[in-house]
Amino acid sequence: MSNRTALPSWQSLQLLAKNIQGVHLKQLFSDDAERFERYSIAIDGLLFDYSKNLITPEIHEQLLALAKDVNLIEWREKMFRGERINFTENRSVLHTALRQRADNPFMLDGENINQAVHTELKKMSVFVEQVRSGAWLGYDNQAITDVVSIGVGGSNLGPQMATEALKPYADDRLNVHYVSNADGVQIHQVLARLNPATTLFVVSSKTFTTSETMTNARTALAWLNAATDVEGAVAKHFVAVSSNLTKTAEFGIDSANVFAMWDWVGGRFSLWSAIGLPIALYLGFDTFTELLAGAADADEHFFNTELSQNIPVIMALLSVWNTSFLGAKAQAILPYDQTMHMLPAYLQQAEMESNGKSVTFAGDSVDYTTVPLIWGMTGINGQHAFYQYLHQGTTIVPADFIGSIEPSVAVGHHHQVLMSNFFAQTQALMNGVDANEVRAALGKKGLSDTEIEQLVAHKVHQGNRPTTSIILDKIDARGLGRLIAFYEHKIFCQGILLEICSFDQWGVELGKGLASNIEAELATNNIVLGHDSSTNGLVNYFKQKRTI
Ligand SMILES: O=P(O)(O)OC[C@H]1O[C@](O)(CO)[C@@H](O)[C@@H]1O
Repeated sequence: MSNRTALPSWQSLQLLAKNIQGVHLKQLFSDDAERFERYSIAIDGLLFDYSKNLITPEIHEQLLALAKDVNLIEWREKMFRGERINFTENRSVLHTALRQRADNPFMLDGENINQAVHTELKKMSVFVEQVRSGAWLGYDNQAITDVVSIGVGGSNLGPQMATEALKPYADDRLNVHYVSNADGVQIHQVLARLNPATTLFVVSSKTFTTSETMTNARTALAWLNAATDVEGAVAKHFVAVSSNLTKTAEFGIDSANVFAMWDWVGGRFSLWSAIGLPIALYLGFDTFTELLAGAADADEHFFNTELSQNIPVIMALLSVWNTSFLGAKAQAILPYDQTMHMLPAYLQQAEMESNGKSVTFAGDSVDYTTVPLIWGMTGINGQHAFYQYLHQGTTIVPADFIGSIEPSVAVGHHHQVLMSNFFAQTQALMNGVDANEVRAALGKKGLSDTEIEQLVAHKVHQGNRPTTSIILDKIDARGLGRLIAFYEHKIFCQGILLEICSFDQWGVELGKGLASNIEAELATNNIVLGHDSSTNGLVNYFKQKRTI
């Protein structure tokens, strides 16, 4: 028995999970007229409704008891104080420090990191203004028109997701493009449309050693060098965001053009740092500041709200309830907003790279399921793709529905169409349709009894599928900042509840190391024999058939 499963609250929840089998959400709603009020939280700018989850007052109470039993509040304080809670990498976890106000000194290892953060923000704002105003000139004295952000994982997903989400607020000063994949087709397609004299590259890599990013950065450098031999061109067209000044210097980037990253910010939590530079270049520094302010609102809520009203705490408890106790294997993220189309991919990395693990703090194997597979797509499009599976598949997939009161861009009655689907889907997933309702509906259409009985089983929807609804006032910079920071805190709480070290990613390192060995093997045509027979076979097949 692990630390977690031995807890009294864990054991009570196991029992409650057994007892809730066969209970229908529809019943819980008809038994309690106050259910929505009881299980929803409204704060400035956002409503969080978790009443369509399979919980009762007793389950709710035991979930909160679990949060207490695992000392969630103490862990929250430890994180905030800068204790090295990322203990496998011996690092503090202080992405919250990136969005604190300037007048809040915070000492870490003898350094006022608040001051360091604000010095960097100032440097970013000056640079953003220079580029956006046209004062920053390229090698032949033309202003910059296009920014190409090169990075991968946490150095790409956050900025690209936010750029997409906030596109309706962009002016036409600059275009921004993202290149993340080592597949050359991506950078080829981006560069084919650009003019080297007016293009600025932002190379974002905390380590400045990530193979995909360095491969793309070298291709970008060669493209620039092929266009000009003007001395000092690189300094005018390349900036970096990194904590590795040695590597940025080796690459040839002027140290004045390097924006800092710190080891106490994890890649997947870094969009608030200079990793967010492409967002600021595209949308202006004021919008970036609003994004930070939204995240600071969420921090304030997370750090100062009692557990029962604390949105990220409840989000984490629901995830643990649905996954570790009720057996859900997946979690859908369904934004009803086209601009949020990258949110599922962003949250995939944030949650799965953080908590997709199977040992406890002490390194023992867990005896419970940790986090679900995160996937999703924007509504309404997903409705015409995989919702069939959500409604009638054999696996129950809890889903987060995310929408807004006001659309980012108002076009006719589109927003009503969109949001009516949002509400209808959560209702349908909860209620379902039973056999009697199907019979009655088909009877009204005039079908014979035989025809009806042939169809009934196919048209029954069991319902009882849990959903959580998050409605923002608007998907603007402040709202997005709040939403993302809530998910970040949810992930932290999940890690503590499940006794998972959320801030390392050793599972990603293994493949990286192997790929670099195989890359060296692909550089020659020699037959490879050193791997297992499948890997040898695949590598040799590739080498024998390639023509370039
Ligand atoms: O910023 P870097 O050092 O290039 O790393 C990129 C990404 O690679 C990972 O280590 C693994 O995907 C992420 O955690 C990180 O965000």
